[in-house]
Amino acid sequence: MPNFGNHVQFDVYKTMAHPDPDRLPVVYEEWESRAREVLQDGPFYYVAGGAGGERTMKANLQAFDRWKIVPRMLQNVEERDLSIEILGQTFAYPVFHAPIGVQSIIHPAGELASAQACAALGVPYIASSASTHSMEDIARTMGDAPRWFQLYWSKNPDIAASFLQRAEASGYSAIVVTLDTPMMAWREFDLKNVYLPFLIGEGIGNYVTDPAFCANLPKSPQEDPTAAIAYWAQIFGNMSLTWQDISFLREHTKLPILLKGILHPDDARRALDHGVDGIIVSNHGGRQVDGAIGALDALPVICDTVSDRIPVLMDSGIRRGSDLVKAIALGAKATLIGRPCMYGLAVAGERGVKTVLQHLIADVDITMALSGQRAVRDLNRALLVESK
Ligand SMILES: Cc1cc2nc3c(=O)[nH]c(=O)nc-3n(C[C@H](O)[C@H](O)[C@H](O)COP(=O)(O)O)c2cc1C
Ligand SMILES: CCCCCCC(=O)C(=O)O
Repeated sequence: MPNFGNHVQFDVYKTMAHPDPDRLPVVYEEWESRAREVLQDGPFYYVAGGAGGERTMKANLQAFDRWKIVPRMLQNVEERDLSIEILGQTFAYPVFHAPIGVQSIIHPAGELASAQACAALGVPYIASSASTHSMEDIARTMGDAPRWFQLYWSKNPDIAASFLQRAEASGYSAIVVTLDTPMMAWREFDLKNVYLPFLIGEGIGNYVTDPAFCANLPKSPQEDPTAAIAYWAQIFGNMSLTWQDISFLREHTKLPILLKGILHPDDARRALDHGVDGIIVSNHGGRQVDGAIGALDALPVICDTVSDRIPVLMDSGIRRGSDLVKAIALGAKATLIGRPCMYGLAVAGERGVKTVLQHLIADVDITMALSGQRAVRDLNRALLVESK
């Protein structure tokens, strides 16, 4: 098994030995503050902000702080293996790029830059339904690199079915269905800044290239962009969905289906009952329900409920390698990285996203080594204690 981790660590240190004027940040908080400098208030707070008083955003970070790693010594950690297997696919690292829409508000190359950075590293990219670029263009830019597609389940079933069909046709190998965002939350910064990117036509690129979407417009989106935006706002989400509707997804795709936004063990049980292939424990980075449970707090009981029958992934609050190690030790098979990649994109486009991910992977590798852990797949709760 190749030791990807050691190569990454070596590369990162080599880069740092030769500082240049374009040297990128290492510290997470510096990525965020550099992004703050380059973005206008509207886009910056759209990315950085959360729902309401941002209590869930804070809970996400606090949950990671409560768990402590108890390193083990004399474990021969000279060779380390960060690879994982999910749904029959092997990935080099337990790291996915989270689905993130509207990346054109952050960088002109948007999702294409992020997807290319992921392809270069072998990090799977999850393309959002709300991407600025079409899912076909994102797929084209990635060649054979691993990619999944995230579905925002439209109120118009023809559009949902069309998205699933397009994803399958363009080489995405799993569908992530996001359940926690059938509508926009109460996001105070966006309301204060009067900034909602979709209403100025950002982030609907994947819709306006969809035949089922366009079939409902009086004129083409180029001729009448206002009508396209208005129709998008009508059909984006579906508040009436129930567990019975999961069968619709099965009828329209052969790809594995993962549900994103699961926080309650009973919902994990229902996901199992409805035969889904995986779940993603997530509170959408604290962007939806202010006051919701921290995602890491929800993880252990969900993993106990699922008991390895399907893979459990997680996101919301991963900022550093040790966060990722904790999430895996608590039962996640892999983690999704959100805002850190977006700050990388804002600061330095494709190179920024690549650097953020490389640093994170190197940090995971080093944290594993110094904690006496050889393989990501062997991490377990014995590595951690919870401090109250
Ligand atoms: C600007 C932005 C846009 C997002 N867009 C989507 C999206 O289109 N689909 C989705 O499922 N999640 C979306 N998310 C949520 C992420 O997939 C992920 O759950 C979240 O970023 C994790 O929290 P963290 O970034 O604080 O770690 C978005 C998050 C951000 C910050
Ligand atoms: C109407 C809601 C669109 C949200 C799409 C992007 C997203 O998920 C986010 O958190 O922002």
